[in-house]
Amino acid sequence: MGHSAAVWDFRAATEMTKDQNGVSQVVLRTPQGASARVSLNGAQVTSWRNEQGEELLFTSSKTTPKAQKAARGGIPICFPQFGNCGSMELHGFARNRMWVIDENPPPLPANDSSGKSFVDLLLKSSEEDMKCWPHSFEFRLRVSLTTNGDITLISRVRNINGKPFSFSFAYHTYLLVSDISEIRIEGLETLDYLDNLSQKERFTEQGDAITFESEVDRVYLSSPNIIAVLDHERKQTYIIKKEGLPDVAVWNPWEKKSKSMTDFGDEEYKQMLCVDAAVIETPVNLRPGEEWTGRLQLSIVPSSFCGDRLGLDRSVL
Ligand SMILES: O=P(O)(O)OC[C@H]1O[C@H](O)[C@H](O)[C@@H](O)[C@@H]1O
Repeated sequence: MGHSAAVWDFRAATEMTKDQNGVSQVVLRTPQGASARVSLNGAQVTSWRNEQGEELLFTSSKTTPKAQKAARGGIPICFPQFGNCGSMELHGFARNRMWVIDENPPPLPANDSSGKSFVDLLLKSSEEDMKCWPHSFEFRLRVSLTTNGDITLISRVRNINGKPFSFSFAYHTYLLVSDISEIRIEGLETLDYLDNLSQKERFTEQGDAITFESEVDRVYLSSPNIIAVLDHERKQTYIIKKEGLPDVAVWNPWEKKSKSMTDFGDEEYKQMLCVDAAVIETPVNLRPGEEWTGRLQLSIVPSSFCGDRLGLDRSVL
């Protein structure tokens, strides 16, 4: 018999520690042994493990995370800009800032608050950031683990400015895979995408599931709210469910680019794939007092039953 939410103290399953660089991090655990780590540096999820203790997110062995520099791996938050689509530093400043624990977050819908181990983090506009992005905001992130080990990230961005502002956003999710050439993404076929390797030119994906045999850096547009990443060798499938996040960025640097990145091993591209739930093509526009919510849920299931599950879930989402 498993533990029920009624007898499991979820708050007690949330522990504050320091990582090897002395940065505070929050460890979330489920009664069955799944866990996640969230660094206050960038509010970055740096680890997500299943009930067997196996890591499910990629982190480079060469990364040296420090203040003002996100780790190469996990789930960095790209805000208020994705990539280089504006004038800011690549992927915006949020991933490079120290966030604080949000002791008193405004309530979330019941579905997002019960029966889970979770943490709430907060980033507010600083004077320094106002110089490059002159807008007052509050960014609240809840990271939670459900009893069955799914990880959920809920971002809420509120405009506390007198004027409207717009932003792009991504959960830059580094999935850990057995071998990139064995990976298939389902859910993006037939969609239009912008190709960052061809000056953001627009193409249409042809027919089949997406596979990998060279560098890929694309933004798929207006995608379904459920995507599957099938790892043939591990016989496991990541299910990515998203809300408020119409686009999906897909990135693998492949051999040549890997060699040019100082915080990434030459061969590590074989073990990772970024599949980012995002808002990129049409930025979010918030009027004063308005709030935007973007929700990501990651699960891992045996590949054998994912086809049916996908079909089912797609019809409800
Ligand atoms: O090196 P980073 O700033 O973490 O960005 C890593 C990658 O992120 C995204 O996927 C972009 O589309 C890529 O162009 C970029 O190279």
